[in-house]
Amino acid sequence: MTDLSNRPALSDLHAPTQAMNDARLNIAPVDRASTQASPVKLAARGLDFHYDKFHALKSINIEVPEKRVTALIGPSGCGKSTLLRVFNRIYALYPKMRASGEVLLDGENILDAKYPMNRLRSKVGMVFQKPVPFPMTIYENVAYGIRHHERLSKSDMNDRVESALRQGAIWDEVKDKLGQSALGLSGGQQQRLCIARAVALRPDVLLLDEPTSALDPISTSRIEQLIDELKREYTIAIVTHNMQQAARVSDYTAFMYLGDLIEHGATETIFSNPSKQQTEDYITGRFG
Ligand SMILES: Nc1ncnc2c1ncn2[C@@H]1O[C@H](COP(=O)(O)OP(=O)(O)OP(=O)(O)O)[C@@H](O)[C@H]1O
Repeated sequence: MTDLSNRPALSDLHAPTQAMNDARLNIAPVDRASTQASPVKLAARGLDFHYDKFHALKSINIEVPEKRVTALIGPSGCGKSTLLRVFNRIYALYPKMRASGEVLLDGENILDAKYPMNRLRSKVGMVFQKPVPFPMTIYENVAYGIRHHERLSKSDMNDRVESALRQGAIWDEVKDKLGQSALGLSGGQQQRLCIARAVALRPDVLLLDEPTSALDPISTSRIEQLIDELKREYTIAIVTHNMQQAARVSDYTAFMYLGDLIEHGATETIFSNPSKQQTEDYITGRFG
């Protein structure tokens, strides 16, 4: 098991290189506290994944620290979304897809058929690239999932819906129209509603698959701020194509290429001093 406390500290990095990278990527200074050692929440060990005969993930080993943001980056088709989907076993819905190895959530292997799907769904929430609100009211979008897992009184449900919408940073915009259809919200609002819907189940882990790629810059910035707030309570893994976004929002970054995990470490290290040439070529835009 990697000891995250051994990661290089910011002070160990070559300062001019860091500053140059920050300037080039236009990123905010990294919060030192965010890369202090944190327990491992989720880990893949020797994880392989096949779409029928296609070997999409090759012996992946990765640790996702608790209450931190881990970004998965890499060129199109490298396996980022596949890895995210294995983290909540969505693939199990489809025939001819199989995973082997282990994915440990709090030390328990979620790939084990005996691991209850209900428990997994309540512990691991997922938000997709395109916001997909249910065709129901804003209130029901949040309450619907909660009802599947818990029986709450009307007033407890109201409180839970409000708190989820506040966590999704959308409460102020919708509090006077909770009974209206969620389909009338803007794309950015719909995505924040989807985040609220995911956090309403009080998961431990949030998986975000390119959550801002369909959004305008202002909505993107709101969601990035939201991610920064949510990591106080949740362990977050995010797939993104946007290097600036990975650098801005994540504490750890994993670079993938053709189904392999090439390099994984503190975001400031990956962006300023990667150890693999392929990582450097990718983050500097030489390929991908
Ligand atoms: N349902 C599927 N059936 C067969 N192959 C698939 C399926 N989904 C993905 N793949 C293949 O698995 C590989 C990894 O796909 P994945 O979507 O995980 O990549 P990605 O890194 O997320 O790409 P992108 O950045 O373009 O979304 C690709 O070669 C893709 O063609």
